[in-house]
This record gives sequence, structure tokens and C-alpha cells, in this order.
Amino acid sequence: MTILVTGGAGYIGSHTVLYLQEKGEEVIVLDNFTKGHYDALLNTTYYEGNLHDDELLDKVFTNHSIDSVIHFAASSLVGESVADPLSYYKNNVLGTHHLVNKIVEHGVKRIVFSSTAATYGEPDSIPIKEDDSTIPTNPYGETKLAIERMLKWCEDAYGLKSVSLRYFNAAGADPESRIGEDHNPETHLIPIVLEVANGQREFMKIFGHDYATEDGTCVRDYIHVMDLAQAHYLAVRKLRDTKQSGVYNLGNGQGFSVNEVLEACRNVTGRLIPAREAPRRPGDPAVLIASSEKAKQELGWDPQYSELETMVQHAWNWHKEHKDGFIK
Ligand SMILES: NC(=O)c1ccc[n+]([C@@H]2O[C@H](COP(=O)([O-])OP(=O)(O)OC[C@H]3O[C@@H](n4cnc5c(N)ncnc54)[C@H](O)[C@@H]3O)[C@@H](O)[C@H]2O)c1
Ligand SMILES: O=c1ccn([C@@H]2O[C@H](COP(=O)(O)OP(=O)(O)O[C@H]3O[C@H](CO)[C@H](O)[C@H](O)[C@H]3O)[C@@H](O)[C@H]2O)c(=O)[nH]1
Repeated sequence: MTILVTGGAGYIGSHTVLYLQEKGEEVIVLDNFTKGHYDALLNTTYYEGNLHDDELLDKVFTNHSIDSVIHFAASSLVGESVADPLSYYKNNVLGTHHLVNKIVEHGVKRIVFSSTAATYGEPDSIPIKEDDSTIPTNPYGETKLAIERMLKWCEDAYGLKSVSLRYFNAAGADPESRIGEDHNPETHLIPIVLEVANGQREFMKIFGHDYATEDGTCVRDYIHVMDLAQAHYLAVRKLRDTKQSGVYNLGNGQGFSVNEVLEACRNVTGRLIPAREAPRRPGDPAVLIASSEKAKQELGWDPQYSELETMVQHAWNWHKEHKDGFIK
């Protein structure tokens, strides 16, 4: 039984591949390497190509006995999605359409899908629960919600079982520092702050200091990438064992402000890390915190690295040794 991981050379995908392999799962990867890295794949069979390539998908599903698909491959920058929504509908919705079409054609019965907190938009209340309203405030979130709904209809029509995992803010790196996060351009808070610590940026910008939060900066729910990886493994197992579809939040249930993240980075690195106040970033909600009780109860999810400083430490261990990220 092989698991196909699309986007397995990216940040969360590569950590999940490592986790699955350590659990004894047979894994193959499909990635077009637009954002992924060859060096993020350690001893893993991969196919280089696009979700839209039907011939390649036929080859992958024919060459391997695939029982489940974990689908990470997507475009995922909120700002970029606002500037160019059509490219997001093409890569995310249309790309997933090609993939699911082949999944159904080849008789595969299980898919785990990377969804996002961005499906909610402005939260109804905190902590956010799975049945709260989903009114995305950007095309990125819209495309992810459209895919969740496409999967629901595919279950009704073709019996395809799915788990959609709505991650909050992925953070950290492999605790053994074999791989880490390398995005270009980098937009995420923790790696940007660590670039300043590494002397690669002069200062970091705090986007907004007048939010209705305790210290005026945005609050987010950071979740360790290896805890996300664990949830994917559990989701595949649940689909194998119970054949029950579901939608789950994955967060740590605690919020940290931008200032608190900055302080944690200063503590972990022992470096000064200059910061400047900057205007709010359009589209940023003030506070996003998940309730992940459903994932804990139904998937048996048991996050191991909930301390913010642990996440920063693991990210820092990798970043300080890989200033330029992965070489290739
Ligand atoms: N990073 C986060 O905090 C976060 C939060 C919520 C949801 N997500 C979702 O998780 C998934 C993984 O995020 P990430 O941060 O690891 O992103 P990433 O960009 O590091 O990884 C995505 C991978 O998919 C590949 N890819 C993209 N389009 C493709 C296509 N058409 N065909 C084949 N390969 C393709 C890229 O080359 C890359 O390796 C994404 O679906 C993203 O929307 C991420
Ligand atoms: O240089 C920076 C970068 C970020 N921030 C702030 O730090 C917080 C976290 O920002 P990130 O860009 O790291 O993460 P987001 O919360 O914007 O986005 C994350 O969560 C989203 C769901 O809400 C999407 O899923 C997205 O892919 C994922 O990265 C935000 O308040 C942002 O304004 C700064 O102050 N300065």
C-alpha cells in the first residue's frame, strides 16, 4: 500500500514524507518543484511534473499500488492570490480537479487534503470551530474551500472518502534538523525574523501595532510542522480503518502575538533582532486561534511540540546551518 504525496518536496509535504517513512509507510512524491526542493526529499521516489499532466498521473497510478493520496500541492500566498486570482483557481481548483479525476478513474478511495484557516475569513468567535461560518476574505481561501466542497460531492457521487485538514500557522522544522522551511520569497513571520537573526535582513517589520489585542499586534496559532505531519498519518489511518470523511482544524489552541514571536526568537537565538513598526498588512484578521478538539477526539491527534520556543528552536537549528536554504 503506497501513499502518493503531491507537493511532497515543499515545506509541510517533505516533513510529512519523513514522518510517514518513519512510521513504515511506502511513499512516493509528485511535485513540479516550482516551490519544492530536491534536497528536501531524503531517499524518496519522486515524479517531477504537474498536477495538470494527465499522462503523468496515469503513469504514477499505474506504476504503483496507491491506496491513499495526501494532497499538498498548491499555490498558497494570500497576497499573490488577491493580485492574480485566476492563477490560484487554475493551480488549486483545476489542478485538484485533474488529480481527483485520476484518483476516481484509477479506483483510489482515500484523499487527505491540505486546507487552511483562511477558509474561515474573519472569525465568528475564538477559538474557531469547524462548523463556524466559512467566508474567505481572499481567493486563496476561496479555492481551498471550493476543493473541500468538491471532495464532499465526490464522496456522494463516487464514494471517494476525504479528510480536509485546516491548518493554522505551520512553524518549526524537523527536530533532527535534516530538513526545514525554505520559501522564496519568504513571507512567513518566524523564518523572516530568523533571517534578521542570521544577519540576512537588517530588521523585521511588525505589520500593525493598533489591533484590538493585548499588545496591539496580530495574534496567531502556531503549530509545529511535525505535529501537522502526525495528523496526516492519523487521517490516512482513520480513512483506512473507518472510511469516514471529515474536516478538522489543526492548531495548538494558544495564540501568540507578533511581539511575542519576536521575543521568543530573541530568547532562542540570543540575538538582538531589530524590528520596526509598519502599516497593517491588508486582509490580516486580528486574532486566529483554533479549537482542535475534534482532531484530538476523532483522529487521536496528540501534538508533541506545543511550546512556541520549541518551534522557534527547531526552525533556528535548521536556519542557522542553512542560511541560503536548500542548495538546489
Ligand atoms: N505553510 C502554512 O502555514 C500553511 C497553512 C495552511 C495551509 N497550507 C497548505 O499546505 C500545503 C503545503 O504548504 P507549504 O507551506 O508546504 O507550501 P510549499 O509551497 O512549500 O509546498 C507546496 C509544494 O507543491 C508543489 N506544487 C505546487 N503546485 C504544483 C502543481 N501544480 N503540480 C505539482 N506540484 C506543485 C510546489 O513545488 C511545492 O513543493 C499547501 O496546500 C498550502 O496551501 C499551508
Ligand atoms: O514580516 C512579517 C510577516 C508577518 N507578520 C505578521 O505575522 C503574522 C503571521 O503572518 P504569516 O505570514 O506568518 O502567516 P499568516 O497568518 O498570514 O498565514 C498563514 O495562515 C493563513 C491562514 O490564516 C494561510 O493558511 C497561510 O498560508 C499561512 O501562512 C501576521 O499577523 C502578519 O501580519 C509581520 O508582522 N511581519
